[in-house]
Amino acid sequence: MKVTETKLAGVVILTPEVFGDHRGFFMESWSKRKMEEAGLQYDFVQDNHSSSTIKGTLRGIHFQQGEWSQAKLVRCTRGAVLDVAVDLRKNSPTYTQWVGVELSETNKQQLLIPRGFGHGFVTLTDDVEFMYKADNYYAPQADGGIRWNDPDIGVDWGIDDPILSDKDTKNPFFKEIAAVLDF
Ligand SMILES: Cc1cn([C@H]2C[C@H](O)[C@@H](COP(=O)(O)OP(=O)(O)O[C@H]3O[C@@H](C)C(=O)[C@@H](O)[C@H]3O)O2)c(=O)[nH]c1=O
Repeated sequence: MKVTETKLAGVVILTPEVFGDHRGFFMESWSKRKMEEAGLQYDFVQDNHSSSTIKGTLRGIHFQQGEWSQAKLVRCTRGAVLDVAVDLRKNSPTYTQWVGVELSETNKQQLLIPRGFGHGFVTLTDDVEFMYKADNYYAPQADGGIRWNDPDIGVDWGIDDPILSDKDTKNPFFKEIAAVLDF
């Protein structure tokens, strides 16, 4: 497993070793031991799986607040996405900065996003399957979001009119909630 740093401390790209043969391929999609050998200590408790039918579907920018904050290990098992992490850690030198990484069934890369980040993705193909681990359980009362096209965050999604959930069309803008975010 190769670990590649990004400009946001703690956000890393994991590239697994893939064993291909005449049948297809095999890879370890998650190894607690290999992660720990790489200095990445996470205790994941929930696996999630979503499907997005149409290219240009955007889910984000999401987080869970406070004690319900979640680290996530995310991957795309069908199609391709642009996956985005936004640094919401108030004391971070990269506070409000974002990184975007293409994850696909072809590159098989995973993005590790620690607690204290907003997360979202836009699908680059039809029929996307997206799977991820989280180190804290879903807590609807702590569910939060930032408007996908927030001008103060400025994520370049590469698309102007994504397909969104009703909830994501109404997420607050960053400046409305920045003071009360407690990461
Ligand atoms: C996230 C989540 C949702 N749900 C339910 C709530 C709702 O009825 C339905 C769909 O939820 P959402 O619309 O929030 O799903 P979605 O927009 O896919 O939300 C996800 O987006 C990505 C970007 C993330 O980072 C995730 O943490 C999560 O926020 O699933 C759970 O039961 N458990 C969960 O962990």
